[in-house]
Amino acid sequence: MPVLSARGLTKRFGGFTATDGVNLDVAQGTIHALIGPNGAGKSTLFALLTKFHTPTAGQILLDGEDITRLSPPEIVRRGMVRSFQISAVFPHLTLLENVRVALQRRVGLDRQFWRPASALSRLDGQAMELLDQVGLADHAHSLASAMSYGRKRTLEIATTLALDPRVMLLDEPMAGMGREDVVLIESLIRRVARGRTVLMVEHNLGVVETLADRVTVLARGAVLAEGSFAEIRANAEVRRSYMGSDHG
Ligand SMILES: Nc1ncnc2c1ncn2[C@@H]1O[C@H](COP(=O)(O)OP(=O)(O)OP(=O)(O)O)[C@@H](O)[C@H]1O
Repeated sequence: MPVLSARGLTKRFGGFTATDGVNLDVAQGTIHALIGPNGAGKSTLFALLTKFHTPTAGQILLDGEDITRLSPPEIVRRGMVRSFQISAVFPHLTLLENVRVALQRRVGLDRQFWRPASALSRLDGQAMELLDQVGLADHAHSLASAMSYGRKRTLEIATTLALDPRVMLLDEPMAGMGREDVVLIESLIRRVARGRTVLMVEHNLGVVETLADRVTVLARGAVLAEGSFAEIRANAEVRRSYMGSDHG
C-alpha cells in the first residue's frame, strides 16, 4: 500500500487549472521526486498535499486514509512534515535553540502531552543529538545567522527531523546551493531518508538522478509520465515538455 496518494487531485484558481486530476502513489520507504518545467504545477501540488491549499476536487490519502479535509497540524501529527515551510530558521537563535524550538513544537502538537518545565531541559539533549545527526553539533552554540546558506538549509532539515516525520516532503532542497553544498545535502537526504518516505520537488535533475527511486513528471498541472529516472530521461514526451524551459 502506498503511504501517500493523490486521487484525481485538482486545483483551479479562477478559470485556470493549476493541478489537473493528478493521481500519485508514493511507496513506503522510497525517495520520490516531482519534476517538471516551470509553471508545471509542482508547488501547487505540494501545497495541496500538505494542506496549504484546499483542492477543488479529488482526494489525498495518507496510509490509505482520507486526509483531504484535515488541517496542516493534523497532518503533521500523523507524521507527514513539509520542510522549509513549517520549519523556518530563526536567525537570532543559536542552532541548538532553533532545534529546541522545533522539538517544543512537537510537544505542543501532541495534545496528550504534558510535562513539567524541568523536562524541557531534556530537550537540549535531544536537540544536540539531532544536530549531531546532520553534522552541525560543532556549531550548536553559534547563531543561525552566522551560518552559510548550506548550513542553514541543513539546520532546517534538523528542525524537520525534530518533528519525527515518517513522510518528509522536501520543497526544492537544493535551491540556491553551490555544488559543494549540493553534494553535502544529497548525502544528508539519503541518510535521513532511511526508514522514511520522501517526496521532493527538485529542479536539479542531477540530484533527482542521484537520489530518486521514482520520478513523476508534471506538465500543465497533469501527470505526464512516471517511472525511474532512466525511463523518464528516455521519454520523448518528457523531453519535449522541457524544451524551451531553462532545465533543458
Ligand atoms: N494562487 C494562485 N493563483 C493563480 N494562479 C496560480 C496560483 N498559484 C499558482 N498559480 C499558477 O499555477 C501554475 C502552476 O504554478 P506552480 O507554482 O505550481 O508551478 P511550478 O511547477 O511549481 O513552477 P516553478 O517550477 O516555476 O516553481 C502557474 O501558471 C501559476 O501561475
